[in-house]
Amino acid sequence: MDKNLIYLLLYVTTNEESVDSRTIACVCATMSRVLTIAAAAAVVPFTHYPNSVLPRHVRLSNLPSSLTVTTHTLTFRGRFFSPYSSRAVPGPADAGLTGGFDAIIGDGGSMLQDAGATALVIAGAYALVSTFDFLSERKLIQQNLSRKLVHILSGLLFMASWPIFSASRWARYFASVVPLTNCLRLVIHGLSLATDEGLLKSVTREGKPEELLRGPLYYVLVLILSALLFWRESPVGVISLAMMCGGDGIADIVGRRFGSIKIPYNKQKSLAGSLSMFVLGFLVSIGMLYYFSALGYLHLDWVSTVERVAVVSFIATMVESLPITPTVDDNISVPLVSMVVASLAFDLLA
Ligand SMILES: C/C(=C\COP(=O)(O)O)CCC[C@H](C)CCC[C@H](C)CCCC(C)C
Ligand SMILES: Nc1ccn([C@@H]2O[C@H](COP(=O)(O)OP(=O)(O)O)[C@@H](O)[C@H]2O)c(=O)n1
Repeated sequence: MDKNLIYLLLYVTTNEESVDSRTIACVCATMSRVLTIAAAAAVVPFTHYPNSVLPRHVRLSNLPSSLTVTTHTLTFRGRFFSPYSSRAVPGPADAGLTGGFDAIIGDGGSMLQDAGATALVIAGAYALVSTFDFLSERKLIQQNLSRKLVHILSGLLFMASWPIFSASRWARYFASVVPLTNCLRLVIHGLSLATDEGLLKSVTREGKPEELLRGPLYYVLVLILSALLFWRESPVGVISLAMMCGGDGIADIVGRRFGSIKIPYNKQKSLAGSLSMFVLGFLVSIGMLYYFSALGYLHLDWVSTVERVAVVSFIATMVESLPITPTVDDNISVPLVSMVVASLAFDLLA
């Protein structure tokens, strides 16, 4: 483990009040490593899932015409196997490959659509945080409940916004700008380079700026990774975010209120919290998978999908119930374990 990471962990675990230049340097160094990983993940769609960069409308002829996103310069002919379908998905008869330079950048219409969608979702993120700041500021909602509702809603609404982006291969990068913007916001305010009381009130436990550099920062980094690595092409990212946002979020809310029976190996957590995480994580995963299937992005065999999601939910719940160590936050462990298990279940064992 390199010295920057050690400095960062020392800073995070010791909760130093002041942030010195050494810490800033190591946070930047660590952030650069994380963003490098995200950049590396960005390459995957072009190497591992060439099909995933196909415009959606050419792969799913049954997509309702109102939902068909047409990129005039990019059409394909023939039959394609969606990565998550057991049957060939016939492309529309009139399709024909035009490709060429246009195939690389997509048409201006797609980029305009993606830029507009990005601006809209960024505004939505700001509105969400401001709304819960308003509610907690006026004591209409407890600060901890506010944080958890932001935790639950942010990622799920971000994921739900993915269909408004175009069918272009660049859409996932535009979408990733939303969590990236919030990542920068968290780092700037977490390092006390600027002050945003509303942000602190709606996403931290105690209102300390350095709290932004842990759970919330890991959370938005996972959103970036899921969008770049899996996007709406794969159930893996959908399930992982459903478990992090829906499952882990509800565990806190239910566990604090009804968690009288503690987990034998972790007295900080309760059976009620873990049970609620399993149930809601499962239901939100199935709900989001149905959402993307209904919009034509996924074709899933639902009997095996329900079984696989149940396995992912159970394992993610077990991981979440483990004592949080200063180095491994459950905003890291839950989604990453969900990604690994879901990838095994849907890709390798399919
Ligand atoms: C409170 C959050 C994480 C803390 O987790 P934990 O410590 O309770 O385990 C979530 C932080 C959310 C972030 C500040 C805003 C993220 C916005 C998102 C990228 C886009 C949402 C768009 C949608 C349309 C509202
Ligand atoms: N499985 C769980 C998870 C959380 N909880 C309750 O929720 C509180 C916060 O959980 P947590 O430390 O996982 O919170 P976050 O890290 O998710 O913000 C715990 O201290 C418990 O009171 C629970 O009872 N059972």
